[in-house]
Amino acid sequence: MSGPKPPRPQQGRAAGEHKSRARPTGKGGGEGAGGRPAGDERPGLFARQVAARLLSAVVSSRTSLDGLTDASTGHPHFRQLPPRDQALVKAILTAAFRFRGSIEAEIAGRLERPLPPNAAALRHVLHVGAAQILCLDVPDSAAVDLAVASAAADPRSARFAGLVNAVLRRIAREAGRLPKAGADEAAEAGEAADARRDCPDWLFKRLSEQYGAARAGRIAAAHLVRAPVDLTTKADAAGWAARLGGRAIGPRTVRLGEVEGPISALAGFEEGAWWVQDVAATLPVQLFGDVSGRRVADLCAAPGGKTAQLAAAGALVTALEKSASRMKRLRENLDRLKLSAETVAGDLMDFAPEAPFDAVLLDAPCSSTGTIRRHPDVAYTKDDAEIEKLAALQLSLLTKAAACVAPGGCLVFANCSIDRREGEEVAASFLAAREGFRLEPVAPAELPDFAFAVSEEGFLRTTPEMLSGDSGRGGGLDGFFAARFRRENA
Ligand SMILES: C[S@@+](CC[C@H](N)C(=O)[O-])C[C@H]1O[C@@H](n2cnc3c(N)ncnc32)[C@H](O)[C@@H]1O
Repeated sequence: MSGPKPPRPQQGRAAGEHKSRARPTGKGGGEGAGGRPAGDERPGLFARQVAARLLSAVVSSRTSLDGLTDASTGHPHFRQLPPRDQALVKAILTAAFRFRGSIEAEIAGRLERPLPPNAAALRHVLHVGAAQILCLDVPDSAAVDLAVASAAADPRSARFAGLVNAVLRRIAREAGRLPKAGADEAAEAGEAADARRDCPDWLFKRLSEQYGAARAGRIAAAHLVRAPVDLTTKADAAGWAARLGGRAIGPRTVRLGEVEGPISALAGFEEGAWWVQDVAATLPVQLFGDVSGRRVADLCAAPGGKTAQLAAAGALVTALEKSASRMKRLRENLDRLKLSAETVAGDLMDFAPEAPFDAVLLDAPCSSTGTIRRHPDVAYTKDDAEIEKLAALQLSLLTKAAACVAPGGCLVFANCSIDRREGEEVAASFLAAREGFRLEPVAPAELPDFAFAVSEEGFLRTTPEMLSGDSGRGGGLDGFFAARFRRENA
């Protein structure tokens, strides 16, 4: 990174810089009453401390950021924050993971000697501070001062408060902003030199082996581009696109640019006219063709994007989900959308339907590496071993799902991983082991807007650099895989 730092608009007061909190009473170990950090209570400090703590939980315990920041089941410190600070913490951590390699390089370049391996707490404080300086519209002075205060309040890093001050001030003075202008175009052109730095080695190695180095570079570059908001409409995508100021993609999707404020405030939310779903995630259900009046099982269903698609298309849907909290969300989503499905809370491995289904969808749990644009922490919570485990689980679930398909019926296996081990290889293992099913290849003409995503074998395979650069600000699509099988007639 080089060149002078360009000017940018700054808020008069940083998000999260507001006064409100009572001083915690606990002492020692940097913890206050209720486990909250003790000491300095200046506005915005607790939010930065929570950000550093969550960053630590993702990196050292491989906990997903989504789980840690869930409004009802997330980390207790996160849930203590007011909504504005919660949004700030999410923005800091999204930037910190999306640009983790670049941020590390900026910090390392300003240290006289590398940080010792046991300086994890200090490293997290530096990353949280640098992410604000390099990526967010938080005033540099606030980012630096609050990082210094975070370091000073923690016995593990207190003696390095001066170092935090010096390093972050230099970054604020010298470094260029992230992302670099035109990141979306860079993804399209494969100008991925910096992107390589922000892609962990394990992931880049797998991508290079599976897609070749050039495409791996384009995928890594696409990971640095913020994903747009895609809505799936029940009907009239063109009309909703006009009304919401977006554009229609495919038969049902509206792609929006910048969304100010909560999604729930947009026209059509209350009346249940649409739901949020990446356009790539809408493709597996389209592989069933006309489902009107057919009995369809959605076997890993929550939060229900594909259940909603099937129900909106007139299918008689049975939605199965193992997680009680996620099933609750699915039911709430269907209620809002005024769509109906039979919902079954339970484990697929124990599922014993009274009669087999005309069509079965298995949208299996996976590494989610196709969603790194939206969830950049995924690149740091997954690894080779986890992918192997997930692939084995997917094959078991697929074998069980196959038993729910009626003779002559259709089975679609899908997931949002870009790793072939969880996609093409699971499909091949299934076909090799399970008699009575054949691959029913997808024909490009079936998905006219996405013919480029149909592989030679007839699988659906999207990766995030596809469609990049096609919308003003952040195009692309999530990585997805789907295979369609047909059960032979008995
Ligand atoms: C990729 S998500 C499904 C997304 C969903 N199809 C949609 O479009 O909104 C996978 C889901 O499978 C659920 N799940 C995982 N293992 C399961 C099992 N053995 N039985 C039933 N559901 C399971 C997870 O709780 C998770 O909600």
